Amino acid sequence: MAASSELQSLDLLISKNLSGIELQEYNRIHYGRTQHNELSIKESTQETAKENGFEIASYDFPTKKEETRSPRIVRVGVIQHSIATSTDKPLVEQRQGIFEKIRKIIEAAGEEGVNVLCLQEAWSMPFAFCTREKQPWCEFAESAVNGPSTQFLKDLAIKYGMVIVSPILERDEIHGDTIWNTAVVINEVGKVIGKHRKNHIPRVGDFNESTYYFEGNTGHPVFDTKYGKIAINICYGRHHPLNWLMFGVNGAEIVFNPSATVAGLSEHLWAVEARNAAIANSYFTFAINRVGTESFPNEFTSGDGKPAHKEFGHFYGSSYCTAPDGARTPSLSRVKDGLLISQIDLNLCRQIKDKWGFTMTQRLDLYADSLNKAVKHDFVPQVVSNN
Ligand SMILES: NC(=O)NCCC(=O)O
Repeated sequence: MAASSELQSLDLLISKNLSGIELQEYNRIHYGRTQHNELSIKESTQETAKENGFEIASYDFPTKKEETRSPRIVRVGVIQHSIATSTDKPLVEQRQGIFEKIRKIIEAAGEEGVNVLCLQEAWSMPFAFCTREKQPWCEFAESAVNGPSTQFLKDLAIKYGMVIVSPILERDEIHGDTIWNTAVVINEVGKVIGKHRKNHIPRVGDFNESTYYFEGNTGHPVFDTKYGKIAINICYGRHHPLNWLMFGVNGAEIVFNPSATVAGLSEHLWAVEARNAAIANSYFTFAINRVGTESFPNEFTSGDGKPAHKEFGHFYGSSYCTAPDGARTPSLSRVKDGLLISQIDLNLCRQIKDKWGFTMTQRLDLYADSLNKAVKHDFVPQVVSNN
């Protein structure tokens, strides 16, 4: 058996080892459909992917035609990637290296007609928060409006008429140079239409992010774009069902989950959480994780008894998409950069709401009332005594 950082993907393992009716049954039960409905990818794009060492996969989610509404077909892309240079290189060189590798993948997305694209959490830097060092890592923080990442992506958004979601380390110069973990939404004409700041900050393992930024102050915004109502639940927020819920309450049709998480910690949760959110909230979800093992110049510890180390662990990629009916794509690779494209019809969100009635039956009033009580300092849990 391959070691954790070598196994390509669970999906590949299954498809290689099952066949015929067994594979069909596996697909039906696990993925929610017997076929993956792969879409063809232009030869030139496949060539680009091969030359630049990234995977590309594209899937369709065929949806029933309605009598009174036209289909709202959208191509959604997500990118997972490793860093481009070692973390002891000058910071600008590190960032530029990432820009150059990402440019190729975004161009491939553009060539394949992607309308909305989301990158991984803190995509333009190594995930250095494990170190707890302020220098040089805080210097990666940049303006959401006109920092280097936004400037770089604006041009590509305009070139391909694409909405791009760019999760970065944000520097808010107006409010005391504070730092945030932020997703910036750039529209198809290159305008920043808004941003969302990560609501839930991890305090687990080497994820020492609370040294750098606080819980976000932007609520649960849904961005009404040309290609649908989109929202972003950044990484650790995926463990919080109410965080997912609120994006749904605000009308999201697509929720991205740009992440950075490692094999030892969360891999057994990965396929569950974003998928469950799609089902519970009748919207599409896209879970995106970075790839590779990042090593830092100085040793660090995280108060968990592990010896001092320089490596974060294996970021296992495995980005995937789930539809509101719970059907999902196979994952991208655990070890390779990749572009995942899903062709979706946003009408499916309402079709599933009508079928299952999850939004109609969710009893927000009941929970609002109970939660209101639970947050009071003199709250008494509703427990019925056995005596
Ligand atoms: N980036 C981040 O929030 N990671 C936390 C670990 C996890 O949620 O799996």
